[in-house]
Amino acid sequence: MPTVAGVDSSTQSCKVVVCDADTGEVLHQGRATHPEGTEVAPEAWWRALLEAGDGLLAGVDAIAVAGQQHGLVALDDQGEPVRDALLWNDTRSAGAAADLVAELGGPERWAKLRWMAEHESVLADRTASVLLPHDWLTWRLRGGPGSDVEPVTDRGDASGTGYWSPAAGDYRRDLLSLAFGGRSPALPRVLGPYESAGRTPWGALVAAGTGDNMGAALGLGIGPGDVVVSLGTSGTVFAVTERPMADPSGAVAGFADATGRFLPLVCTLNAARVLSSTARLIGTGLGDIDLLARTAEPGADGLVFLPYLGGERTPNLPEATGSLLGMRTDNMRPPQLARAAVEGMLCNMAEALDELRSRGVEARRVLLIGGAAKAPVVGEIAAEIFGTPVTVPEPEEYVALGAARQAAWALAGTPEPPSWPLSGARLIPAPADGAPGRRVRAAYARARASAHG
Ligand SMILES: Nc1ncnc2c1ncn2[C@@H]1O[C@H](COP(=O)(O)OP(=O)(O)O)[C@@H](O)[C@H]1O
Ligand SMILES: O=C(CO)[C@@H](O)[C@H](O)COP(=O)(O)O
Repeated sequence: MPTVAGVDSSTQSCKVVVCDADTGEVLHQGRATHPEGTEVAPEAWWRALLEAGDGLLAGVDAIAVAGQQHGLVALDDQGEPVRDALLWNDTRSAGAAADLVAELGGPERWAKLRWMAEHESVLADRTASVLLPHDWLTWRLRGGPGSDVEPVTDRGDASGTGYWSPAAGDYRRDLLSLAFGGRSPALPRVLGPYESAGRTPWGALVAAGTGDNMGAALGLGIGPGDVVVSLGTSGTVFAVTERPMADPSGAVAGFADATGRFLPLVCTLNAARVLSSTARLIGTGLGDIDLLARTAEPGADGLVFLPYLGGERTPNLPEATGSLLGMRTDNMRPPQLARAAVEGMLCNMAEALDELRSRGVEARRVLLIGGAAKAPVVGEIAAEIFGTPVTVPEPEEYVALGAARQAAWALAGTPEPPSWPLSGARLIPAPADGAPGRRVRAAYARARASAHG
């Protein structure tokens, strides 16, 4: 039986799954944490991958890495990082993003290069090549610095750079050079969906890998009418479409997916950590957030939590902080606070879902995944606030599963990925009376307008 490994190198941790290549059955899993912060030494991701995959990777026939998107890995001419990687949630480049919008008429993701060119020009001069986190790990798996292997990427993760066009299927080196002060670093070759990147030193085939959201889409096997709401460190809402989407407002990123199609996506900076920070504030565990939130009524007796704890990307409020509004002596209690945190996180996601829908993406089925979806109450409140039925697939590492499925696809070399059935799912109907959910959203919108205009 051939086996394949999928790696999810995400913001907070690295997860590894080993699957039966034919059926997708998960045979083994491992996990290791990443350092905190919005700058990370790429070597820390490698150490976490080795720890999470300890004893699991040696025998697999193929492997692929899905990674957090948009991280800037700048390498010198020896292949060594010139600085720690700047991550997707580092808001220092917000000013650079605004400048690029003004210069180019469209918001884009390559602002980290501009930030580096302006603030660290000596390091920018030393930068010979630029990779994304998953590209760097894929390269490392094949030998990395000191070897003669060529770095590669895939169209999904490349589409999050801003200098690779999903519509044209090619790099925009003019935009790269414009963002990077006229410099033109080398870029990884973009592989096709089931193309092989080469082999590990121990002989496993290495697939192209992809961005974590593209990985989740492949792991879930979503189709037309499906919209995924992922509640990890980031909150993302995305769908797979046959045609590329371009949104000049910048709210919806017109990414490519890992199968040759497209992945319009809205990203927020604040999801699962809203709940873990609230648990810390109350002085309780994550499990208690679930119990507490259940004991409060919809609307948390008037308490409204604006969840912009890490600044925010959608809505575009990079300097924002979180706020708690509507506090009174009778609602300053743990159940109301827990409920307001869950509602605030989900109202932010509901606004992201609206952004996608307003551009013609149909949401016949909403699937809820990511760390915070493990709390059962989150699915129930999501159905209220989204006003739609919500499907919560059995908790699995869908990003890592998607990477494993890509590895199985590259191993098979067939035009379509192997069909891996989705394990069970909980279907939560929309409540018969939608009024409470609508009231929660209206109170949230009023609070946002009063705090942020
Ligand atoms: N049962 C739970 N209830 C609520 N949040 C949870 C639960 N289990 C894990 N989480 C949260 O999920 C987050 C990790 O989710 P994950 O999707 O793995 O994130 P990432 O992919 O960004 O690293 C952590 O912030 C953790 O606190
Ligand atoms: O920036 C984006 C998507 O555009 C984020 O979704 C990152 O890809 C990080 O994902 P998680 O680690 O939170 O899953």
